[in-house]
Amino acid sequence: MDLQSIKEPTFLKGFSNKDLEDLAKDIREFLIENLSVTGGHLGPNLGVVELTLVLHQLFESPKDKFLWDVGHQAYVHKILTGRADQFDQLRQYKGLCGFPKRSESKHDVWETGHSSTSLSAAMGMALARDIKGGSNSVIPVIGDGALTGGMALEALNHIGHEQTDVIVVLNDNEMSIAPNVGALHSMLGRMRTAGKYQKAKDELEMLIKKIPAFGGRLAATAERVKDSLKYLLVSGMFFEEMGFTYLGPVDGHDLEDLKKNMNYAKKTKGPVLVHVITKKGKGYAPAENDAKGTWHGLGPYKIESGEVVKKPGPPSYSGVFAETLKRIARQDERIVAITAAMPGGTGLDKFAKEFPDRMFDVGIAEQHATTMSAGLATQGMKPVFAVYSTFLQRGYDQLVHDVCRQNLNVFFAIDRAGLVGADGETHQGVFDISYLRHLPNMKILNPKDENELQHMIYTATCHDDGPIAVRYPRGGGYGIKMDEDLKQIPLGEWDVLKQGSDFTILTFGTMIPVAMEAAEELGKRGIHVEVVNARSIKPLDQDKLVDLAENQRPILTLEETALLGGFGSAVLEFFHENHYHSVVIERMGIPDRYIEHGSVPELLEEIGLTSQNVAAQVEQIIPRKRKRA
Ligand SMILES: Cc1ncc(C[n+]2csc(CCOP(=O)(O)OP(=O)(O)O)c2C)c(N)n1
Ligand SMILES: CC(=O)[C@@H](O)[C@H](O)COP(=O)(O)O
Ligand SMILES: [Mg+2]
Repeated sequence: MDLQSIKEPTFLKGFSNKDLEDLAKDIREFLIENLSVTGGHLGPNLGVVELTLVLHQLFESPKDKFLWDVGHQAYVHKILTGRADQFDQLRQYKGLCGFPKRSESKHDVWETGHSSTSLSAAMGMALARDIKGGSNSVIPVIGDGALTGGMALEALNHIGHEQTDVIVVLNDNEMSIAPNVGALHSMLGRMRTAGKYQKAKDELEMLIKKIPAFGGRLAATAERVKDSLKYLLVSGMFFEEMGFTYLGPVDGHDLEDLKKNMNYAKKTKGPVLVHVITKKGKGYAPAENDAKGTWHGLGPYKIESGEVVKKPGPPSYSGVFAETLKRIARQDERIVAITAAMPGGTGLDKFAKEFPDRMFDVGIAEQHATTMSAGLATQGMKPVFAVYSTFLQRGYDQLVHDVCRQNLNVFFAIDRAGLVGADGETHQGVFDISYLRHLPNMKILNPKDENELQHMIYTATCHDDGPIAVRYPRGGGYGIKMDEDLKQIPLGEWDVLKQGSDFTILTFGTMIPVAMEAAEELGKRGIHVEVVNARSIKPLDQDKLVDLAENQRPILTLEETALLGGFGSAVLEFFHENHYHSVVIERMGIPDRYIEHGSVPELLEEIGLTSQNVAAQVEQIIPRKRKRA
């Protein structure tokens, strides 16, 4: 079938199972072909082809509302809702978003990217429906990994309590990005193997109906038998106990089984949970046999061999973090590493190979990870929570209430700090300075390159005066020589990279090359610019700032982070609090809006964080300075 001819999913109503099987084949081929060029989340989407087809055949989107948890598995949904022709631009600048996007389609009723939000949003939509007297179905599709996220359990608890009509589809493929973890995962495993509780329950009810009732006694006995059958067949019927009708396990690649159970769910009053068993990567051997999570989300690959097209380059910041932490942990037994379901992305899978008893993957549970780290610190351990900047947002109150307020020695290794590119607005790591800087006791460091990173990691593990965060970007460093010996980087001390008597740029991390290039260009125009590596975000280098103010030096702060509450704000606050009201200072950074997907260079260009713009900004400021002089 020509997938690009699809405009709306209504065509599915007339499809037989054979038609659906043929279409599933076409969709898989389309995904494998297209993503071999663009990259993307291939494994999750290959696993939900039949499920998505059945949902769109049996229900009527957007009247019936599909919510895709995390949303990385919504490509099939996007194909069936008229967007196949945009897949050549998947996750590219101004192209198709890799997650549901309400501005893209009326069928994308809920935007995701961060895990475990679908059940709460679904409950909100269902309550609104009930208040307005509607009758549509609300169907969140949540993975077994996303179910380990605390807010999913909060929502289950509330939905079960209210007995609201919600059809939760649990897409259980036993994988998070890496193999899934946790007691819930083990319980689901028991459910997967427990066989057809539903079938047995139906047959028992049929039997009861056939025997003329001897008063209520038989029915009551039968009810007890049914309940004991329930416990017998499916250990811990967690969902039933939570007030849901549990249907499953359902073969998520068997159209008939899917249809039977989804139709049953449609007719069932109250909350229903359909436990669907799928295979992540289904239909493409390299992705099906993916034990590590390589095919969860990846760049371009060679279809025939399954070989991922690796761009040669310097070691990743995540790799330098992991290697340095291993080196330190060999000498320092206090070190315990924690990840929230991102062992591969953070590099902690490498740490765990050498220290299996000192690395904990808590599942998608950043709140728990943060407070567990605080608990570890109270006992003299040195917890290192490696977490993406954007995902640490989940642990904000735990940062405030448990870690910083008690001034506990937790080291936050903040990966993917700054723009991440293709994952777009839900994943840009641009808010962590704003959400950390105002917390008393928190310290924040940002290296200029991979060599300074290793020293900052060492500094953070030695720091024993409360919480400390070291933030570093996604991807590779510069391939520079790494110092043999590790040393501590003094907090509150900046590093002058380039002298200059006319102007000062205060910057850090990924913006340093941009500043240096601008300074070089300005030098040719007779403007001598000092470039400072402001690598200690908190505390600031107050001596340097006083010196700049006392000498009336015009300043530009430059950061790949949100301007509001960012590094530049900190410098402004310092001058204001110390009554330096005549300093000429401008800030450049991420403006007050969400930055969508695209390559990082394209996004920097769009925002104006380029050496040309920096030079132009400096030239605009200089005359103001002269006027004031
Ligand atoms: C709050 C949060 N933490 C971490 C992630 C990173 N992440 C993206 S997908 C994923 C695994 C999701 O597993 P599951 O829900 O089972 O979906 P599957 O990929 O198996 O279909 C994780 C941990 C995230 N998106 N959001
Ligand atoms: C969907 C999701 O949240 C993760 O798969 C994320 O896309 C991983 O990001 P990296 O590719 O930067 O590890
Ligand atoms: Mg999964």
